[in-house]
Amino acid sequence: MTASNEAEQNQVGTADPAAASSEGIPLLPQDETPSGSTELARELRRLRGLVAGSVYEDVHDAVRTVRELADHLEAVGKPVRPKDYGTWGTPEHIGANPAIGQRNPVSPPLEPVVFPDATVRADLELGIEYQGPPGCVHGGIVALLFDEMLGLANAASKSVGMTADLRITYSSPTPLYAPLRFEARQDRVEGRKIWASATLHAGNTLCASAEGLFVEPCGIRDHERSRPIEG
Ligand SMILES: CCCCCCCCCCCCCCCC(=O)SCCNC(=O)CCNC(=O)[C@H](O)C(C)(C)COP(=O)(O)OP(=O)(O)OC[C@H]1O[C@@H](n2cnc3c(N)ncnc32)[C@H](O)[C@@H]1OP(=O)(O)O
Repeated sequence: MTASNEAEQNQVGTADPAAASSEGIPLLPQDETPSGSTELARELRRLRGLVAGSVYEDVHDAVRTVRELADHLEAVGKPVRPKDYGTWGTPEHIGANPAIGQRNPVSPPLEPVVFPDATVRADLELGIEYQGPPGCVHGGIVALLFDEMLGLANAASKSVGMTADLRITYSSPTPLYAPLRFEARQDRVEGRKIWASATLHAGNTLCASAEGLFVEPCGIRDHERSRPIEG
């Protein structure tokens, strides 16, 4: 086995995308939460990859440890319920998001950057916990990430919209453990209707493309549209 094959074999879970995007301006705040929740989610992402991506002889000790941890967090945490979410883009809203949420171990997380023309880009690698076909990213995960990227492209253009129609063309399998690049942009706005489109590439290969229609919810206040995303 070559050194690079060995590294590939030993790779478990999704790579930390922290250093992925070296261009553009981060669209979301990068701050660690003072409470340590961001770090906790990062360690749980590692665990998620290890559990989904390895087989073990005996993990009963680990089960007890994790159960104690869950009992502890349940006892000391203050649940954030959806009804508490006052506005779009607040830390409470974004932190639990399954695609970009820094507090959510399910999220890769995407770390989008925005360019002067309001194009939004995210570079990442996805590990085995996102597998659909053998060695490939699950199509539903691709759809989730497209939906988020389109929503972020709208946010970068100061719009907020609910997904009304999302069309995805899967052109080529999306490989696991390969550098992936999402790019999204808002195409046009007519009244409350917003159109946005996006692509997903692995290297030079187009894996999938997406087109979405978003509808601005009635009653979004004007100041919400141009408010920066807080967390
Ligand atoms: C910048 C500040 C901070 C921002 C911070 C950002 C946070 C960071 C980003 C987070 C990003 C999250 C990205 C995830 C986004 C989701 O996950 S959204 C969840 C999934 N989507 C849903 O649950 C939507 C469910 N559907 C609905 O709620 C309603 O059907 C809708 C979409 C709001 C539309 O309802 P409505 O407001 O009553 O609108 P309605 O009058 O029926 O239609 C308006 C127009 O849209 C058309 N339309 C409506 N639906 C459709 C459709 N399916 N197909 C075609 N046309 C349609 C109508 O024909 C009508 O057209 P016109 O007659 O005006 O030409």
